[in-house]
Amino acid sequence: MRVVRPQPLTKAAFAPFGEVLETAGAEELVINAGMATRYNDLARVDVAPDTGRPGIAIFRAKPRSLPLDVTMFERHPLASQAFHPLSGRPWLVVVASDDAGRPGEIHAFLASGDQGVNYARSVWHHPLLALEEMSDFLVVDRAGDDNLEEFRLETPVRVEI
Ligand SMILES: NC(=O)N[C@@H](O)C(=O)O
Ligand code: NI
Repeated sequence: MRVVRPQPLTKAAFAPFGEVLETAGAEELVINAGMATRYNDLARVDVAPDTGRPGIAIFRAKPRSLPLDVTMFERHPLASQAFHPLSGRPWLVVVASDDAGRPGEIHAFLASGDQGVNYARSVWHHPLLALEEMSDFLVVDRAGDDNLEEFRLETPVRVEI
């Protein structure tokens, strides 16, 4: 069985798949008469504005444990999808390149409790993977139908530390 080991989530490593949502490295704007800092323009929300509109949700995810055997990937051809942890716990991000319309090379990232991600439109990813305990995530994606595409691998890939 193919094994994938999670790497730390960094902007550079995740760049082929979208953006990392974090204060580190962000443009800082002092706002509200100095009472707040805006970490600005972290990611591109892309929801096919001709027909779609952005939606905001909260996902409450049950925890998974490692090693995790992964078979399911999905992508949203009409929308980016952002997840940001609200519970302050680490979580797992599993993505894949596209190989002629199916998931290709698989990458796993261990996100800290202060890091979110924005999957760019049509990026293959595993559905949300919380770790340790039930965790809430703020989600920004496309309200309504986003033409979800799913793909089941013929053989599982094992994600393990
Ligand atoms: N169903 C749903 O919106 N979840 C997935 O898109 C996901 O990436 O978790
Ligand atoms: Ni998704």
